[in-house]
Amino acid sequence: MRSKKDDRKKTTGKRLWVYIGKSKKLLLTAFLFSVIGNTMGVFTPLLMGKAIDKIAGAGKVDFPALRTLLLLMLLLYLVSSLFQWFMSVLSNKASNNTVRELRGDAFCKLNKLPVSYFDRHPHGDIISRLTNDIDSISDGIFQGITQIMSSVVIITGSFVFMMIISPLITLGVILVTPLCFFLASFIAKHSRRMFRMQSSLTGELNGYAEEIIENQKLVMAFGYEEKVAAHFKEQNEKLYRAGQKAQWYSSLTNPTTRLVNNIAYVLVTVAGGILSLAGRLSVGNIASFLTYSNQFAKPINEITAVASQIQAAFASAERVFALLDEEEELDRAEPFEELAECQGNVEFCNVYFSYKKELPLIENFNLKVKKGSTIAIVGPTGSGKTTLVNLLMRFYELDGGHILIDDKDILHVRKDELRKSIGMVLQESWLISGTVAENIAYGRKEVSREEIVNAAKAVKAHGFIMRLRDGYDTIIEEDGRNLSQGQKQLLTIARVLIMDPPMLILDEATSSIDTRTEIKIQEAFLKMMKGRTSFVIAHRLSTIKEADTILVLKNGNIVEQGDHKELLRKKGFYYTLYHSQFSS
Ligand SMILES: Nc1ncnc2c1ncn2[C@@H]1O[C@H](COP(=O)(O)OP(=O)(O)OP(=O)(O)O)[C@@H](O)[C@H]1O
Repeated sequence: MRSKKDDRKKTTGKRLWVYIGKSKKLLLTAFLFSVIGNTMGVFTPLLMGKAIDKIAGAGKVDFPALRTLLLLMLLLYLVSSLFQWFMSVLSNKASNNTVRELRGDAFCKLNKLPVSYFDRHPHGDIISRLTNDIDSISDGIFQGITQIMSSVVIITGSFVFMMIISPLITLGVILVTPLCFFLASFIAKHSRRMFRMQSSLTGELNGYAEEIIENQKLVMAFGYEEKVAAHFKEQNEKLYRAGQKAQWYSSLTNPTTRLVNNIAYVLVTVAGGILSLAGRLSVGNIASFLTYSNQFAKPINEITAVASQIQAAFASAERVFALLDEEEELDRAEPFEELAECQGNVEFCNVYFSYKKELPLIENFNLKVKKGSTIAIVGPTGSGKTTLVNLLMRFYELDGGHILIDDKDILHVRKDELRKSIGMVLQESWLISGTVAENIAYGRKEVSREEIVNAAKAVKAHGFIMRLRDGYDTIIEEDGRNLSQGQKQLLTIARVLIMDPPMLILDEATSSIDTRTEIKIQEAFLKMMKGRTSFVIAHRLSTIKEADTILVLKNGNIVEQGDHKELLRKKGFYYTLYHSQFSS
């Protein structure tokens, strides 16, 4: 009965082969070079035997024949090395092509995965699949391909010549070979499990390291350095042990097969000696045969040596294919709807949603928003404010109900069209490494410098940009480290302004921004909100007071809805919230 593991191994191999097969021409040429190069190499022991036989004894040396044979051998060695080098270059190229394709597909896949995938997997682990695992596949493929190509020719050639010299001793050599294969595959089976564990632990460790590097200030502020170091040490230790075990198993392969082969080598020598005494083999024949039997065993030994690398490559390929097999985010369902000329009327109808099935969050949520109006969303922490905007952006799929924009269910609208219609400014500003101008222009394809400057002026960011070292061409360091929180937010507002979307999602900053910048941001928000349907996760009284509707959320449900005055008059949950959070 075939086990699931066997199936998985087979499919991984087949799938890897689909990628390798894309460099078919390169591989065929490499194989041809390997055949030529190694065939030449295979002839040399025969010539060597003949050369030895030309030295029959003291004073009985056929010098002219010896010289010709030696020159021929030299030529064969030279040409053979040249072809083998070509083969190595070509198979290296094929291996690089393969991993380039695989890495490209894996990276494209990331853009198609739902946000929930990134919630479930540590980012370091995802990066590890794209880097460490792909490198391991590359090493395994290169070693595997070059080894297999040479081995096929060397094994076949040596076998033919051994048969020509002595079929009887050849039979003995052949009988020992399956023993080597058996030993090698037995060990490989064990090491593969260990390599799989090693890859997965590397991913975990990367995830942890990334988390700590991202939150280094937090670690320092809370004096967590020792705990962090201890946890890392523990994880690192686990990885070390897995690596050691994998290497221990795989390191057994080569010496074990070598031992078997050496025994065979000794037996060949003894058998050759006996046949020579019986006058059935010359000394030259024995020398040639010994070289052939060594050549015959060598690739088998080497294959078993690269077997561990191939095992590691398979274990890594499984992880990369697991990423490629992840279910993609659904783009849109039939019938398709266009969202051109979007007005910005939004409706939530009987919406149900939870991040985890066992923890219901939003249940039977209903809301109707007229185009151009401002909705302030307030509520205690964890009440579902961000979740609502996540659903509107379709970062997560609903468990039930519908969200309509201009009476069109967003499930039937192309996601890029939907997301382009909604400008988003969040507290944690999304900046890319690039220039200030590139960051402002990020949401649209062709934007002139004039438009960029106008947008920056409109949100009052122009002044501080001009004070930066290279103005609009200043490079923003990773995550905008060289900018203040307020400056980053002004840039993201300018970016949304350039996109000119009919709807907005704004998350007002709670972190302390100096009063002048805060006023600037507030003005920029107000300017942008004019005429656009806006959902504001509101933390400021001024926004809340001016909103057309305030949504008061609690545990994923609207508990109150109305404008500021109405809600205060009710003296309900908003009233309490207002007095605890907003009124001074
Ligand atoms: N990616 C996620 N996976 C699982 N649970 C989540 C996820 N994001 C949020 N939650 C949970 O959903 C609930 C609502 O979270 P949400 O972020 O919408 O609240 P919020 O009102 O925006 O809070 P805050 O004001 O603190 O930002 C919380 O209980 C939170 O723990």
